Amino acid sequence: MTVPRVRSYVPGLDEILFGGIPERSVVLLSGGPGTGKSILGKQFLYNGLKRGDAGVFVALEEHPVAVRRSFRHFGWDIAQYEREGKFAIVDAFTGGVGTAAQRERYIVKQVDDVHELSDVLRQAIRDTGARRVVIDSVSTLYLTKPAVARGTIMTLKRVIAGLGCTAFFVSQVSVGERGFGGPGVEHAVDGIIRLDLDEFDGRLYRSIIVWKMRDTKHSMVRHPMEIKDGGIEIMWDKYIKITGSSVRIEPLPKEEAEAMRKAVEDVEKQPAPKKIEIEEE
Ligand SMILES: Nc1ncnc2c1ncn2[C@@H]1O[C@H](COP(=O)(O)OP(=O)(O)OP(=O)(O)O)[C@@H](O)[C@H]1O
Repeated sequence: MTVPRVRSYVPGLDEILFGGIPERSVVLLSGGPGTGKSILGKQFLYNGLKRGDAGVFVALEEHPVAVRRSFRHFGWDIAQYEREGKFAIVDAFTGGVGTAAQRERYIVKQVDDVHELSDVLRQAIRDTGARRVVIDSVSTLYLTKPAVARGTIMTLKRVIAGLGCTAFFVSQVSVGERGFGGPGVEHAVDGIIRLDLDEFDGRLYRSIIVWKMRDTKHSMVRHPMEIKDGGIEIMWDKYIKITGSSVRIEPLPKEEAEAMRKAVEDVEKQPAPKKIEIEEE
């Protein structure tokens, strides 16, 4: 059966997912500091906006002003989409204090109240007609209370998937940590994409690996990744192996690369799926 997919249009990402993210998935973008999680989330949203998919960015880690600046840093002009009502930032950072209170349309005052957050998010999704959502980062929501992590993720997932959206949840882990954000979270989400930075011989290497993605086959190897002035690029037809004594970047076997390329080509030929709301209040 063909699964309807949302193309990320991030170079190389759709290939390693055999065509894109299964629609209505909530995907954890997990990784240590500076690994590119926020950039990947913003690129996913901007690429959607350019192709007619409205989007919502929930800012928990940065001031909305800084969020807009970091989109601009990569040449991703979100201002026109905000003006047209196709893109919204939910300010869950300032608590509605200061100038943000006058300027921002979507404000969450109590960040530890997941019901307030989901109400504001639902409104932003409905107003914009969003198909893509990024929450940066979900870790902030349960940093001090890991016991509520799973419940928080499930509440947000119900709103997002119910309104027909596909989402990236940014999850912060510490340097060297092998997990992705805690067991409650890792099993609740539909997919996990892990971003890494490894130091070898005085140089940092970026890489990305898809750990899980329900309803699709995906690449099972670690791919080299770069962040450039235009955003993230994944070398989908290469894999990287970092051991204690070497870094090797090798081409993927021809037939594996060909299968990924063909999967993207097939998705490209399918008509874009329609957005259907199924949420019951
Ligand atoms: N124009 C650019 N060219 C190359 N690399 C860049 C550029 N702009 C930013 N970077 C890299 O991106 C990194 C930041 O990426 P990002 O904000 O997505 O990290 P993150 O994984 O969200 O980290 P954190 O959890 O600490 O917020 C910077 O540390 C820098 O290495």
